[in-house]
Amino acid sequence: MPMLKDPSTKYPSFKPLNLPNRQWPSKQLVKPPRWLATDLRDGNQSLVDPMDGEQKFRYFQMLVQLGYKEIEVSFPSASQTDFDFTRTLIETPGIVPDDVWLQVLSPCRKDFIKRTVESVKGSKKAILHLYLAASECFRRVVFGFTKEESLNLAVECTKYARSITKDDPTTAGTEWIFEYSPECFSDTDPEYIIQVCEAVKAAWGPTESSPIIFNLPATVEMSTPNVYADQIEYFCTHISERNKVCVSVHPHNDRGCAVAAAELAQMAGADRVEGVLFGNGERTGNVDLVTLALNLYTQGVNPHIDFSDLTPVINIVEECTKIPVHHRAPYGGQLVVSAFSGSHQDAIKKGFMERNTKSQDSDYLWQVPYLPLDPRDIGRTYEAVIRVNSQSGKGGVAWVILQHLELDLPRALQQAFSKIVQKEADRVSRELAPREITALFERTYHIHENPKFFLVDYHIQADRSSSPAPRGGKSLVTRDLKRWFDGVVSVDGIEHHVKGTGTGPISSFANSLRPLGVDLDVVDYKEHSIGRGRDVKAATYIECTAAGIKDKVWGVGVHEDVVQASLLALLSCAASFDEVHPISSNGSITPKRIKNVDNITTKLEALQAEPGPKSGPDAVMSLDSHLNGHRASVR
Ligand SMILES: CC(=O)SCCNC(=O)CCNC(=O)[C@H](O)C(C)(C)COP(=O)(O)OP(=O)(O)OC[C@H]1O[C@@H](n2cnc3c(N)ncnc32)[C@H](O)[C@@H]1OP(=O)(O)O
Ligand SMILES: CC(C)C(=O)C(=O)O
Repeated sequence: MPMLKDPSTKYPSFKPLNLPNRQWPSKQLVKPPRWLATDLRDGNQSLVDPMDGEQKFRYFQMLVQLGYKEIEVSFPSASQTDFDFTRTLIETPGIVPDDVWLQVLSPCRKDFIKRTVESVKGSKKAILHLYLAASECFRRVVFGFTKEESLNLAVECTKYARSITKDDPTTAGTEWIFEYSPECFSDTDPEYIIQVCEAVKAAWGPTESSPIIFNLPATVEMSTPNVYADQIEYFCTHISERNKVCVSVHPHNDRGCAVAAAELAQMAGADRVEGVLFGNGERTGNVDLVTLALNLYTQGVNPHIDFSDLTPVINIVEECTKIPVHHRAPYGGQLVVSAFSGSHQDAIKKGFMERNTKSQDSDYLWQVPYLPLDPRDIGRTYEAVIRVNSQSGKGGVAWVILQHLELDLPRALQQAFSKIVQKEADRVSRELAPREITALFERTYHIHENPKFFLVDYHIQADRSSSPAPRGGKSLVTRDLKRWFDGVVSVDGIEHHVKGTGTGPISSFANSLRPLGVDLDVVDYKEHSIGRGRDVKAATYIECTAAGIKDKVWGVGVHEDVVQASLLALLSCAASFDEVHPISSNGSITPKRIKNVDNITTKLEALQAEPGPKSGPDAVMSLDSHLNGHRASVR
């Protein structure tokens, strides 16, 4: 049968509770609830292969480490594995901390209750949890019970449980809490729920210091979360001796609203939440405890559960349940702190930049676009935040280069390289890993190896004759001196002695290359340092045009010596031009410019004939003054 045209003939809408004076909508969550982790019971009972004792043991230790103080460890009457596991916990010294409660579940059957109590004998703190369905549907379909029969069984089992626990002197070493779950609470007449719980409460006899837990499950989620919140508020305001009652919720996720239901239920008065890490559990699962805790955290409330290192938690959960955590699961999903799309990456990168410049204070309020949580708080690195595929833009690519090579690319270079990356991502039709992007960058800009040019040796001098020293001892740096470059450049393995002058080191080097047929004009220049202290390096970015060629290219140079970084950047440009417009060893791409070089060479030779500074402070400029020279020379 296809889907019905009128589904209301099969699926009547849920009749909400009439609660006109509800208070919960104006409440806020300002503290964490009492948490109960039922991974080893409700989570376990829904697995294809339930956990063995060893897996349960490992999982239990992780829950304790995370900070859970109430852990439902088993359904001991169901299987020997569960019974034995519970015994192992109790009998292994040092495994259950003194402040941790072991919770065990039993149906309302005396033989099962007896066995369940036996399983926790000797424990310091135990929560005995009984359940019995209360809804009309379950009473009719599953049990064939009237309301009264169902209530009577609940009371009878509670009295029996009491007689073999807190009323039994042989169990005096155990501190007992009793929990009762009217199963299918959210599908049950609320007045009847109150009736049953009042009767159970009277049978158990809670005190203010040892309250009874009424766990009110959305066994199957059937309505919008606001309806569940109304039901919880109704219970909280109608149950007597509220101070002797802990109201617990146990939302399932059939409609995908379990997290919202748990949060609204707390606003409605619930004190405690039962759930499972990453929401494993029957059908669509239990409420996800990771999401609940981190939702509180990102609202400034400490959940008292420590997810500082979420990855090992995910690993253990996946290994024990054989269910992978969805890549888009809130907080834990592998992809939830990653952005592939260009505009997201750009915004995230800007958010990080602002954060870096504004404050280093750890209490600086988190405001990074698209990231509700600082990935580092849950043990994730910023590296994984930005990932690159064909949907990515320059911001994302620049981020990867910054993170992995510490190169802060100028905007125009970002644009140029991003096109290359996009082409490559399109070509391979998949994400490019950071190491692929950095390799592509290093190859494109000849960072480690220039395929054609090699700077063998060089010497740059200031030409004092180009600007006479003013009287009155003005410093050399302020004089507008030309530089002359004299060096050896290898082209395709053949060494050439080159010379040139210019207004700075870059232009003098550029001019020296012209006789080799390399005629470059610098149109943009940027530089920055990498690292600090003794290991500091310089990164230089130069954009050039070549005479007769329309395209501009970027060159990148990285070196401990700031001047050499610039020279390498220029050779990086030269090699890029050569890749598109090969330069022959004796040919030229611009005969016109070669003429200029003749002039330069003539002038250089004339300069060399003059007695000029060959060494000493006048001859070798400081790095800073070299840089000043660069900047002055860049158009
Ligand atoms: C909402 C929840 O998650 S509740 C927890 C559910 N978890 C589990 O069921 C896991 C462990 N369960 C088991 O191992 C088994 O079902 C057992 C051991 C509890 C019972 O096994 P069996 O005796 O073979 O019964 P079976 O599983 O076939 O059916 C359940 C029986 O318990 C009854 N029952 C169901 N819930 C309850 C309850 N809360 N209290 C008393 N009896 C109940 C059913 O009516 C049915 O009785 P029937 O056989 O007279 O018709
Ligand atoms: C035993 C109860 C709490 C339960 O698991 C449910 O109703 O989902």
